[in-house]
Amino acid sequence: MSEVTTLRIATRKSPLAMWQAEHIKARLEAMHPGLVVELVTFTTQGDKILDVPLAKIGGKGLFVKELEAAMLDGRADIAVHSMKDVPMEFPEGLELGVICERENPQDAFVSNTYKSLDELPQGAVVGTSSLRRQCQIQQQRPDLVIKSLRGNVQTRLSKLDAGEFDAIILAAAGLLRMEMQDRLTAFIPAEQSLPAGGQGALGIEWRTGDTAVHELLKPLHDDITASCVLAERALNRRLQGGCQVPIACYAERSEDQLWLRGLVGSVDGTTVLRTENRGAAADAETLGIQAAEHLLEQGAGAILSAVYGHEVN
Ligand SMILES: NCc1[nH]cc(CCC(=O)O)c1CC(=O)O
Repeated sequence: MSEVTTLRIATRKSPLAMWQAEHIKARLEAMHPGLVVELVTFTTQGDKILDVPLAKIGGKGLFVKELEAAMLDGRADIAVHSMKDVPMEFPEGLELGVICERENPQDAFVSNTYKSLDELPQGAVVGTSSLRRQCQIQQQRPDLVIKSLRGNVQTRLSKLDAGEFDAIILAAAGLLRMEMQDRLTAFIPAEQSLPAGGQGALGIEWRTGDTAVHELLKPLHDDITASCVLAERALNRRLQGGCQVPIACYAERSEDQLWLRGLVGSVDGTTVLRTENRGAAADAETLGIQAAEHLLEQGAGAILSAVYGHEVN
């Protein structure tokens, strides 16, 4: 095995992205004495365009393009991603095959006044820029007013604190990773807000064929999380979805069995299609595709076409 002495991680500058890169750096350095891991920071398109809902700027890949360019031309060796933000296809020359153990995958309810979604008064204002969260909240509480909320986790919390919203919804994983659990008012159960595919899991991308780097990363791989995320991403891919569409999916694994739940809904929550599928973890990808097919049979294509502006079948 060729010796790698320095490994460079390409990362965005947001506090969560930095935390995630630092976390992987610490784990790699602990596992491989003598290895030096450096962070190379970037401001991506997604970080620059803050005033437009993500769904309108074609969210997919907006946060990863610059990082991928840096890996391809050798300015960096790996990138650490939140799996829910990672596009389905990788550019020629890059691959992702290491998925780390999942943090809590649930959505979090955050409010300075109310204890839970159910406690919100009629007409309360909830901040989220996720169509998936909007759809599920509106189905249960059509009276709530959803207002767009962009920016990194700290920005979103400061907008809540400034009184712009009665409550906001965030991924629990982001708050937990940054040790802001005191801001987490309540976990929202999957029955109330099914998470996005990949939520709470980190993945690592590197140059195809860079076997020395891959060897260093391998011990970080978690097979249980990987099988769950594989099923979720297969569902998303079949529905041509990314993070910024009203699609939710969440797989849980017990022994060698997967239980996958999926959902597609209209943004206003008036139509919400659900499915679930169970089977062997070894068939994760098939389970995801079958669940997607089942949603399409129920009419998911028409809902998604309206969001994407092109046909899904
Ligand atoms: N879309 C942004 C994003 N990407 C990953 C996380 C949280 C961490 C994770 O899911 O791994 C967040 C923040 C949020 O949705 O509140």
